[in-house]
Formats: sequence, C-alpha cells, structure tokens
Amino acid sequence: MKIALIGYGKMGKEIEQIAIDRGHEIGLIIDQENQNDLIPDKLKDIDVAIEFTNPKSAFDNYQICFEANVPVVSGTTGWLDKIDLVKERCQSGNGFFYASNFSLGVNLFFELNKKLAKLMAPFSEYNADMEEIHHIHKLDSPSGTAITLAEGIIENHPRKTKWIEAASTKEDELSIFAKRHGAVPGTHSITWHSEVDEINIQHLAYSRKGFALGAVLAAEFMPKKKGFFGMKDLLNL
Ligand SMILES: NC(=O)C1=CN([C@@H]2O[C@H](COP(=O)(O)OP(=O)(O)OC[C@H]3O[C@@H](n4cnc5c(N)ncnc54)[C@H](OP(=O)(O)O)[C@@H]3O)[C@@H](O)[C@H]2O)C=CC1
Ligand SMILES: O=C(O)C1=N[C@H](C(=O)O)C[C@H](O)C1
Repeated sequence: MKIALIGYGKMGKEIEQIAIDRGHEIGLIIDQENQNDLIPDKLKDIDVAIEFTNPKSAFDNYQICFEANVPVVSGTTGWLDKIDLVKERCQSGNGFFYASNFSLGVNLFFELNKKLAKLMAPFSEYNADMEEIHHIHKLDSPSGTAITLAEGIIENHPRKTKWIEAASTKEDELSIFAKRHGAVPGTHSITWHSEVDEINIQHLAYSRKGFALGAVLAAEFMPKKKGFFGMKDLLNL
C-alpha cells in the first residue's frame, strides 16, 4: 500500500516506522513547511492518506484528499465542529476513518466506561468526574479521548447531561480536569465517588506505539472504501 503522511510530527514519525515495518511504502510526506505540496496531482497513486496535524489544518487537508478521491484516516483532535461536512462528503462517495484514540486499549476502555456508567445509573450516592493528563505540547483541551469518554457516560447515565472543563457542583454536569505535564503520552481516569469510597478506572499509554499501530491498521482497512468509519468497524466492538 502507498501511504501519504500528512503531518510529520510525533505521530507522523511513529506511524511511518510502523507502516514501513508492515511492508507499506510512504509515497508522500507533508508537514507544515511543505503544506503547499498537498495538491490532488501529488496524491495520484496514493492508496490512503494518514492525517495527524492540528485542529486548524485538518479539515482543509481532508478536502484536498477528497478531491483526489483518496481515503483519509485521521486522528487529529479538536476539529469536530466540521464533522457534519465530512459526513456529507462521505455520503457523496468519499472514504474517511476517524478515531479520537486509535489504541486497542483505549477502545476497550471506552466500552468499560460505558458499562460502568450504566451500572452506576440506579445509585445516586455515586458521582463521576474525569481527569486527563497529556504532554505540555498538546494544543486542544480537553483531549478528544476525554470527550469520547464523557459522551459514553452521558449516553449511559440518566443524571449526566453535559460535560464541562471545570469543577462543577451540578449533578447533571460531568467535570473534566485536563492537566498538562512533561511528555505524558496520554492518561485518562474516571472516578465515581461516594461519601464512603470510590471506584476508579484508568487507561495509561506507555508510549505512542498503540495509537500509531491502530492508525496503520485503519489505513489497511480503508483503500477503496466509501463512507464514514471508526474503530467499531475495525475492531467489531
Ligand atoms: N487519535 C489518536 O489516537 C491520536 C491523536 N493525536 C492527535 O493528533 C494530532 C497530532 O499529534 P502529534 O503528532 O502529537 O502533534 P505534532 O505537533 O507532533 O505533529 C503535528 C505535525 O503537523 C504539522 N503541521 C502543521 N500544520 C500542517 C499542515 N497544514 N499540513 C501538514 N502538516 C502540518 C506540524 O508542523 P509544525 O510543528 O511545524 O507546526 C507537526 O509536524 C493532534 O491533534 C493530537 O491530539 C495524537 C495522538 C494519538
Ligand atoms: O495529543 C495527543 O498526544 C493525544 N491526543 C489524542 C486525544 O486528544 O485524545 C489521543 C491521545 O490521548 C494522545
């Protein structure tokens, strides 16, 4: 498979290594300094583009790939205000795969989080909050993964209707505390507190390898696909 890497930062470089180890060819690398090279003509013989840039650039990059009819795998977070426009493009024949977190562990953790929220629903003595910790270079807050976890709680718990990135005393609000520290790859914890105890679940990434492998597996799934896909399609969760 011939891959275009759009964004050659921490994730782009990790993905390049895993893609090569799995026998793929990197046909094009686009980063900030050569971003004007991302034109449909340069994508002519590319099977799939993997996009990890930043919230401001992601959507424009998708559109260029769509024009070239190249399916996109994207892990960039913080651009979801445009998700309906991407879904429209997918309905008209383009292929797009998005995950706020590509690691197998986090996707299992998403399911565990939903099950725990459902289990807690009848027990009003417990209230939840969330903490996410990432490296100091992260641009968006809270993390995309934290938002997916919050949505999982809100869908499965009748007393939580929204999340806020602050301490809240309102029962219907789920507090998310985002911390930035050193080089932390990504840690997410959910705690259900009562007056007498607490239940805590946590996913802690040791490195970016799990995210990068998931993105390459998604890229292997995508050539010739049309429509909007996510980790549930890949992992059959
Ligand atoms: N879904 C998941 O599993 C994961 C998602 N992420 C997300 O992926 C994104 C990237 O993360 P990460 O690799 O750590 O970030 P980095 O900042 O290390 O890398 C992003 C790269 O994109 C470059 N870039 C900026 N603008 C453009 C552009 N218009 N076209 C092409 N390249 C551009 C940046 O260049 P410059 O530095 O010069 O600006 C940088 O090299 C973030 O949104 C992060 O939240 C991260 C890990 C896992
Ligand atoms: O920026 C990062 O580093 C990460 N971003 C993703 C997110 O926002 O959830 C995934 C992972 O936590 C690392």
